[in-house]
Amino acid sequence: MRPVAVLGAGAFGTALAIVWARAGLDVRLVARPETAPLLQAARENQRALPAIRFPYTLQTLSSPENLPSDSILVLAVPAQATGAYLAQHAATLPPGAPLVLAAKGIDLDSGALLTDVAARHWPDSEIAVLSGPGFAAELAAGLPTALTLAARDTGLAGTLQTALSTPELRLYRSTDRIGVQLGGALKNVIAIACGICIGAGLGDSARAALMTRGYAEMLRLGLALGGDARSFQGLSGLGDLALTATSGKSRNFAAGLAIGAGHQPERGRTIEGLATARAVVSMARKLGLELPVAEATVAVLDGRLGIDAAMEGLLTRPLKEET
Ligand SMILES: NC(=O)c1ccc[n+]([C@@H]2O[C@H](COP(=O)([O-])OP(=O)(O)OC[C@H]3O[C@@H](n4cnc5c(N)ncnc54)[C@H](O)[C@@H]3O)[C@@H](O)[C@H]2O)c1
Ligand SMILES: O=P(O)(O)OC[C@H](O)CO
Repeated sequence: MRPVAVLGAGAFGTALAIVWARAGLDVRLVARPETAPLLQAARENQRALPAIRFPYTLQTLSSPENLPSDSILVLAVPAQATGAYLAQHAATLPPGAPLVLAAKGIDLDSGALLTDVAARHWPDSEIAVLSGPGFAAELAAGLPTALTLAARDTGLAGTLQTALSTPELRLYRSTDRIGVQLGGALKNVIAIACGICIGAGLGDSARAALMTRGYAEMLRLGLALGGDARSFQGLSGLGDLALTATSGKSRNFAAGLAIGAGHQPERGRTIEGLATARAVVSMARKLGLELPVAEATVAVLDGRLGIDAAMEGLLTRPLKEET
């Protein structure tokens, strides 16, 4: 049994660490230096997952130094912090350890996929992606969840799938890192759009239209960047879109709801789609792709367009074949 080190003790990192420790894995949860003592004292993450006790075997650490050399590393900080985390800590991580990225997003500064951001700092090891529909609170509560684990090498994908699957967390494997990570990143943008639609009172039918046309945009961009259409049909694409664009438990959907109702999104929450939407639009422009739902979402977020005008713009585009 290989030890697992979860780097980042927010909601998702903590939930994964709890699930894996409960299943009997040897797990270290690496938090910020100021947070680790609080987690250790309370034996729960009171901020992110209140009232969910840590299994007694779960170790909490304040630094990723001195992790076991055969560790599987799982990075669970927000997408925009991926590069900074690795820039700061890569030198202290066990050389050669596989790194699984759990964040969902596209780097706003560089427009790069997170696997490419990570590879700059972690060039000599395999980088895998964990994505799919799963709320941290549900995972931590022991509810059943299925996600996708993608690595370029099918052998490694299988090794990680076996190592990290538990009775409650079923992992499917894939070799399509591009499609799997893009599904997770792009669904957040469409979830914000769907939230805005519901928040503004435009109705469930309009939301279904946005989800479907948004899915077509996910596929369009994903295929242009080298993803496999089957990934978008799977858990990390359609699966996560279905969850995130319909559930008030999603921070992206909830942010959209607030904006649609004329309020600010709740401050201090990790709302990945806000940065990813902007990254996606600039990426699509460079590639010459039309992504009208994503474009309209960014225009609303930037205050360049009102919600009614954005919807009218989408509805009055030239009539076309459904593709
Ligand atoms: N919460 C979920 O249900 C869920 C599910 C699946 C995937 N994800 C993805 O996981 C990622 C993290 O989300 P989350 O819900 O855990 O967010 P969160 O806001 O709960 O936690 C983020 C954590 O990262 C830490 N962090 C940020 N920058 C850091 C740095 N430079 N060094 C050390 N720690 C740093 C923060 O202190 C915080 O503990 C996101 O990309 C999200 O899309 C979340
Ligand atoms: O709360 P959200 O919107 O970040 O969604 C969490 C997960 O990505 C759902 O799979």
